[in-house]
This record gives sequence, C-alpha cells and structure tokens, in this order.
Amino acid sequence: MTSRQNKTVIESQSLCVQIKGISVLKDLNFKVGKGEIYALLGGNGAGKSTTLKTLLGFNKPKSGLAIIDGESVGDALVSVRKKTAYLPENASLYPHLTAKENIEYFLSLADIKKSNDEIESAFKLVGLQSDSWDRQLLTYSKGMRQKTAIALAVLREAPIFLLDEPTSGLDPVAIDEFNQLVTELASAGATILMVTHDVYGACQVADRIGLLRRGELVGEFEAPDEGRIDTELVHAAFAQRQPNE
Ligand SMILES: Nc1ncnc2c1ncn2[C@@H]1O[C@H](COP(=O)(O)OP(=O)(O)OP(=O)(O)O)[C@@H](O)[C@H]1O
Repeated sequence: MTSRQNKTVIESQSLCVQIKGISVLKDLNFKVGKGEIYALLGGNGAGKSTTLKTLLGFNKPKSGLAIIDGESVGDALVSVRKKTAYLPENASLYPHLTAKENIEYFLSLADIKKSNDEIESAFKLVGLQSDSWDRQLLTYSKGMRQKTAIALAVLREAPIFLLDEPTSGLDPVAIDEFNQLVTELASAGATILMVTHDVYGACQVADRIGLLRRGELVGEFEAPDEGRIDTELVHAAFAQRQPNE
C-alpha cells in the first residue's frame, strides 16, 4: 500500500514557528515519502494550518527547515509552489465561471496549455459528472468544487498535495469518493499531506498519521501492510488532552 522506503518529499525539520511572539510550532519533525498519504491530526489550534502555510512559504520559521522535494522552501519558493497543489478548506475557484472556464483560466495564469480532451480526461479521473462541466461553480456542492480543484492540480502535474481539512463538510459518499481519489493519486506517485481533526477519516485513508498537540508531534501511527490504522488507538491518544487544553 504505502511506499515507506521511498524518498522523502515533504519534510518538517525541527520547525519552530512563532506568530505574534507566541510559539505555534515547537521543534516539529515529520517526513512524508513519495506516494504516501500522511495525515497530520490535531485539535483546534494545534498548529495544522500553520504547518501547511509554513510548508508553502507563507510563514518564515524562527528556526528549522521546511523542505519540499529536497529544496528548502525559503530558498526555492517558485519551484516549490509549482510542484505543490494546495487545497484550502474551501477550494478557491471562481463561482461565476464554469468548471471548464475555471480550469482554463487557472491554467492560463500558470502558462500551461492543455487541450479540451485533456481537461475532460482530468474531470473523468476525479469523477466529475459530464453534465456539470459547463455549469457555474455556484451551483456545485463542496465535493464537486473539490474535485474541480483536484482536476486542476492533476492538469498542473503537481506531484505534491497539501490538503487542509479536505473532508470537512462532505457527505459520506463524497468522503468515500475523495478517499478513493487520493488513494489513486498516491498509487500513481503523488505525495499527499492532509491536515484534519477527523480521527476516523484520517484512519480510513492515511498510510501514516502524526498527532499534533500544541505545535508538537506527540505520536505517529502507521498502517499495517494490508490494513488501516486502528481508529480506537488513535482516538485514545487524541483524547489525552492536557488539563488546560
Ligand atoms: N495570524 C495569527 N494571529 C494570531 N494567532 C494565530 C495566527 N495564526 C495562528 N495563530 C494561532 O496559532 C495557533 C495554531 O493555529 P492553526 O490555525 O495553525 O491551528 P489549527 O490546528 O489549524 O486549528 P483549527 O483546527 O482550529 O483550524 C492557534 O493558537 C492560533 O490562535
């Protein structure tokens, strides 16, 4: 299932990040290998979004390194962002444009040319029904907007996905479809880091889970070769909050 022996693509190396004088990430260390799905799990305010933003170069670490595909994010911002597809919690596409128009617009911004057939193939790959391709996104569900954003990432040939709470607000069918899609992307060699507070969802899809508490990694869990990470085990660790949390 996972490619544990594969090369490291995403690395948080002793990252310390301060925001307004407060330590939000404290010596955070984890690695994600090529083809792996890693879920960074934590409660509200644990530092999940801050971790993603730091890996994208929006936060400058006080110390430590954010490394993407062997390059320090701070030193290679343009190259890192080209390789990376970041999906915020609410996919940032234009509601008044159709799915196809959104894709064409964002590809043109990135100076990428794709044929209509290639765009339609990407829609099929992510499971977006053909009768919705020419509809404005304001008529889309969250799951459909997310599929459109993933189709864009596929067309950009971005091999690294950073996903912020990707399943929040999705119904169970859309969650299953999403899990299947990310599993297929990972099997095809994509590296996926998702942040979430959903223990069950993380256990369903992740090869490994890192448990984040107050900016520190307090545990890691790995799926067995032919199975899933034990939800109860992770839930018990997640629930061990500190008295003043
Ligand atoms: N711009 C900011 N100004 C002040 N504090 C901030 C800022 N950004 C983050 N923080 C603080 O840093 C901590 C971590 O925030 P972060 O958004 O990374 O957490 P999170 O794990 O993503 O939480 P949630 O699940 O609630 O989205 C929180 O205590 C938050 O209040």
